[in-house]
Amino acid sequence: MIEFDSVTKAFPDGTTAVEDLDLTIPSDGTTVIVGPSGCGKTTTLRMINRMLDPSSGSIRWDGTDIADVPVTRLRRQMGYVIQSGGLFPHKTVAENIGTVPRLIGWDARRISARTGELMELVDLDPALAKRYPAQLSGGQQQRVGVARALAADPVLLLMDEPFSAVDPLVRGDLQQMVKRLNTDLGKTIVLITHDIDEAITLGDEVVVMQRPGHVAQQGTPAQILTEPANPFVDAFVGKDRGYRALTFLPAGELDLTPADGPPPEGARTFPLSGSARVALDETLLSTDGRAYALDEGGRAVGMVGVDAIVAAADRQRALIKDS
Ligand SMILES: Nc1ncnc2c1ncn2[C@@H]1O[C@H](COP(=O)(O)OP(=O)(O)OP(=O)(O)O)[C@@H](O)[C@H]1O
Repeated sequence: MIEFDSVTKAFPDGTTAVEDLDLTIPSDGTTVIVGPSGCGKTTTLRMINRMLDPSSGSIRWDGTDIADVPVTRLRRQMGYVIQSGGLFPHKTVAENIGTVPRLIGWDARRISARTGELMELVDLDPALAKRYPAQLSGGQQQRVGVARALAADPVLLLMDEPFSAVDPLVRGDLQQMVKRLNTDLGKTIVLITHDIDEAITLGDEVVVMQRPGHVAQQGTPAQILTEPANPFVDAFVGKDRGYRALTFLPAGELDLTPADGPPPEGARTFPLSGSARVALDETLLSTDGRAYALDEGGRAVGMVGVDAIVAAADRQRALIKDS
């Protein structure tokens, strides 16, 4: 658990980036800090690994004031990923990934084994190991950035707008990878973004920040969407929050009309294991307002129309409000 206690960060030019911030980041799962440009997200993240130190207040990690931990020891336990990967341009993919293991004195064979393991983990073709960053796509660069951050097996992964420079499809793939890192490796992830959709998709916990660097609301994605704590959060989440709420409604919970066998030719489809939001997108893209749910074998197991999805979203919102 990371606890900010009355943390203020003022820069020498007089800008107060973060003011009197109280924030608790749980050790379990992914916490996404979201907010408009300039609200203090990056400053907050950089105070966690002490790239910046608070002007006043304190930050504790599992009870220890991080100001008392030597910076190198602290950073070894915290991987850091930034926008566009932040890779060393004159080093190969393998050399980039091996940066920290080399610094801490691992031998060449161990570094090479770890590099191979990490490339597999982040779905990078081993053939790319000898390439330079400029010879990779934006999505591949981000995967290398994540592999590098994980090299020495940190407890915590800090990610600063990691996917804002890639196109939406690649972004979706990278988001799935982050989810996997969290569930398979049990890493604590703190990710910042200005994109509320990304926050809802990735966050177990979402912190909406407001200028200058304080918390407007913290809660689950469902809470943020259905019970915005104040007009700022309401406006930030946007008018289409009903639609956004479908992201965390499983498609399997929709009221499906049974179907059996391959979907009709030209029909829009969605995975039964996906979200109701994908189902809604597909029904809207169809010519007849319907889409088919597919099981893992690609067989249609049900059909749904726009009305049924909207009704399900309404039911879910009502449930959350009552709880
Ligand atoms: N080194 C610095 N010196 C002076 N002001 C700074 C410095 N770094 C950041 N700031 C200011 O502090 C405020 C918060 O910046 P920060 O980068 O933390 O915001 P952010 O929410 O991450 O924004 P963005 O989404 O645009 O990256 C901004 O007004 C910014 O201009």
